[in-house]
Amino acid sequence: MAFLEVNQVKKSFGQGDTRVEVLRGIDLTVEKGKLCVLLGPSGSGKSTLLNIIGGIDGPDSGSVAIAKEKIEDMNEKKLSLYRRKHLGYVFQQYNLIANLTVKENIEVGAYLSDAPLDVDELLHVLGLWDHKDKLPNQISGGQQQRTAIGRAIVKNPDVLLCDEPTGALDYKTSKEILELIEQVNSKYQNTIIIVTHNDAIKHMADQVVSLRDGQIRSQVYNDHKIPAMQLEW
Ligand SMILES: Nc1ncnc2c1ncn2[C@@H]1O[C@H](COP(=O)(O)OP(=O)(O)OP(=O)(O)O)[C@@H](O)[C@H]1O
Repeated sequence: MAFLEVNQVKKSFGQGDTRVEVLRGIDLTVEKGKLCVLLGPSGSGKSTLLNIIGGIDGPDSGSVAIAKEKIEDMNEKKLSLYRRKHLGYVFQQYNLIANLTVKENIEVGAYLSDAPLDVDELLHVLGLWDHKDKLPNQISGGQQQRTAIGRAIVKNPDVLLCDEPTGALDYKTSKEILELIEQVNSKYQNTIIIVTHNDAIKHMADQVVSLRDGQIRSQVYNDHKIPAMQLEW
């Protein structure tokens, strides 16, 4: 049975003449531990779908369930617990807390979990051990994104949602971050969804979903994934 299930999700913004139908009946299932890439032109609804899966925004109709728990059945308190228990978020902007060190930023994520990963071990996995006592403005963009990934995965979420995780990074650093995401996926077996404009990223995914005008235009399952290290664009 699918771990993440999206059923007939619809979403519009605005009223009357300015109403835009952003998602027009999305059906999507992702199995546990798989890496799914969501592609599509600007405005096709990728971030909106990610926010609905993440319980940040609600659908107008349709349903989302993770491990059989349906979001629409939850009140605000349950939803907040659901986000805490199941989800980690990584954005293009790292959103780190400026006056906390790398380690403390990651501990913020650990604090939200009943069963967090070991922070020191994770700092090694992230390649941040030597930078753990620095503030965000004392490290590079790639290291800041590593910290943000650490903060998201330290609570060992079932689902990691990444919205343009390499959008602000140069080529070499982007590949390092994709390698890290790949490593996290195989080490911790989280289900990962990456929203991106970068077509090359699809080659490292188990499942590639292309959106256009709020609908799924195509869906492909890769039998032969290419390691992030070998991607080129
Ligand atoms: N809160 C909102 N209020 C009004 N319109 C919105 C809102 N959020 C998104 N939209 C509109 O919904 C459409 C889809 O936006 P969305 O961000 O989901 O697309 P996207 O595929 O992620 O685009 P991009 O690749 O540019 O990030 C856009 O036309 C956007 O203007």
